[in-house]
Amino acid sequence: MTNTENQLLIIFGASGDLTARKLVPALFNLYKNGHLPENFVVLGASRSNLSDEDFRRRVVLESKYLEEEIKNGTSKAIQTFSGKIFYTDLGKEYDTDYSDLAERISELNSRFQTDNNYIFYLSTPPSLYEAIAKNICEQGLASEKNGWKRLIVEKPFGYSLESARQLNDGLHEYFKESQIYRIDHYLGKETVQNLLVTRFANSIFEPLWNRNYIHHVEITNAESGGVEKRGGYYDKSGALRDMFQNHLLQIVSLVVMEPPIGADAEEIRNEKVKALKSLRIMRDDKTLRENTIRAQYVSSMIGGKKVKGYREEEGVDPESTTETYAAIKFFVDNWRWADVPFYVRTAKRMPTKVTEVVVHFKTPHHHIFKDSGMNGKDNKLVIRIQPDEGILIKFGVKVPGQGFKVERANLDFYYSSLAETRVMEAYERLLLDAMQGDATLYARADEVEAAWEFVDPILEYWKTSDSKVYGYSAGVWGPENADELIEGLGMWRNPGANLADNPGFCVIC
Ligand SMILES: NC(=O)C1=CN([C@@H]2O[C@H](COP(=O)(O)OP(=O)(O)OC[C@H]3O[C@@H](n4cnc5c(N)ncnc54)[C@H](OP(=O)(O)O)[C@@H]3O)[C@@H](O)[C@H]2O)C=CC1
Ligand SMILES: O=C1O[C@H](COP(=O)(O)O)[C@@H](O)[C@H](O)[C@H]1O
Repeated sequence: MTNTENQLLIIFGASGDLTARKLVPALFNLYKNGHLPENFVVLGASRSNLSDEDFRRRVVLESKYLEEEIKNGTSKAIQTFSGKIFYTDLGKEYDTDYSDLAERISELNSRFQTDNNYIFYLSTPPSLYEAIAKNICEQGLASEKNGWKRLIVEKPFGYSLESARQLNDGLHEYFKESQIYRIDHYLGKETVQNLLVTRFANSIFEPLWNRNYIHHVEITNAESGGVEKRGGYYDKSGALRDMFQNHLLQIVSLVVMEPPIGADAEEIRNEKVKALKSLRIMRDDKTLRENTIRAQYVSSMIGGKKVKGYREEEGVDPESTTETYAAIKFFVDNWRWADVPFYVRTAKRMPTKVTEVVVHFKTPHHHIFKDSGMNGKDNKLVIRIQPDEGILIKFGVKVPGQGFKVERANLDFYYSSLAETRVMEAYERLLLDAMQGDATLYARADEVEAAWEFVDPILEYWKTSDSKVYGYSAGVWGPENADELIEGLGMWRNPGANLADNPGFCVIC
């Protein structure tokens, strides 16, 4: 059962990786679980010369990303679903006259009664987004006189503050802000959304959620994989643009924000923007040198097997200085967070894949059990975003017996222990929200710009010779000097041992 209105989804760049790997499997799951409206059609559009049948084979019937589904006996569902998929060839360029496309849309709209409700999904290189929006608009396809029209925009949303502003301005020429859905797949993750619930649906955390009780906040996003087949894209991007500017600052905004007055899209996003605007922007070289670290993984041996260094990856410049590791320390200039340091790091080729937020609480104001074995800084709240999604609270308990010996104990909640509710994959959740016109989990223009405002000076500083690029062996927790960033507070919380046989650390340039 669904309350989603009939609609037609048009994907630009449909011959690409994202469509086959994420979008179509997400749509299939929505279909299988009864979330698609009765009348729903997908029209793939790109330059490749494919027929409807070719496209169906590629993204559904012979797709390796639906292999399991096909094997598991859902083939009837697959066949029916594939009947909803169509393709149109745009010709040689995306910046062209879309009258043929408009005709195909109109024909499918009449045939399947999709009520003139259209979602346009931009899944091409971002340099084409504005031209595609313009050409859609020129055919009158952005007009909401008859049926609603929405535009989903894939990341990256700009490469800098200036380019993000240009892109926002460009898209606003053709679509209203309320029609634009900027995707950030981390917002589609249940555990990221759960940050809002943990904070604002409970009364036990929020009274402590401030500078009076919190000592520092640590956020880690580690991936065990390297750049895989995306070396060409990644080399022009780097960890700061690829993960920090968007996904991690979104998480930061949810940790930092004030309670919204309600749970609707504008109320939540207004608070997130305020949170992002309160991040203290680092402007001078000394501050940037002392509070930012970038590094690149170098070749190592793990279990006797050679793992490639970043510069040896396909599509990467052999002399590249692009960072695959970024660690940033910063402060939030507002009443709640004054003087509380935030430590955020993201990297590829770490020992394990993990994303977590760790809130470190302060020592009790008057610590009467000082000699008891607890150092007083052991109260932690760990929000595990992935894997083992859940929440861990670390606290002290008395060791039975005479005296007051204190031992560390855990209260540990695992999402997997909840009822059999199926957890939607991020793209499923986000697509369904856009289909229903809910933009809460999409980034607004001012949010994206506020995030770039914080990141831009770091990127500018990293272009200078004052900024070093360090090297870390693939399979270790980043460069050794990243520990200096968090010095005085112990180490980063590294959930897992280093993997490299001979962990090494160097200065690349
Ligand atoms: N793949 C992923 O995991 C992720 C992707 N994204 C973003 O989603 C979007 C699509 O990603 P993905 O599918 O991987 O990208 P692809 O490189 O696979 O490109 C998608 C399609 O765009 C067209 N295209 C590619 N390069 C050009 C070019 N230089 N000029 C014109 N058209 C081109 C091609 O179609 P044709 O030649 O047939 O027109 C291609 O099939 C990108 O913006 C990417 O940053 C975001 C997060 C993750
Ligand atoms: O957006 C991106 O995210 C992935 C990591 O996503 P996750 O859901 O697996 O944590 C990252 O590998 C990729 O480089 C980046 O573009």
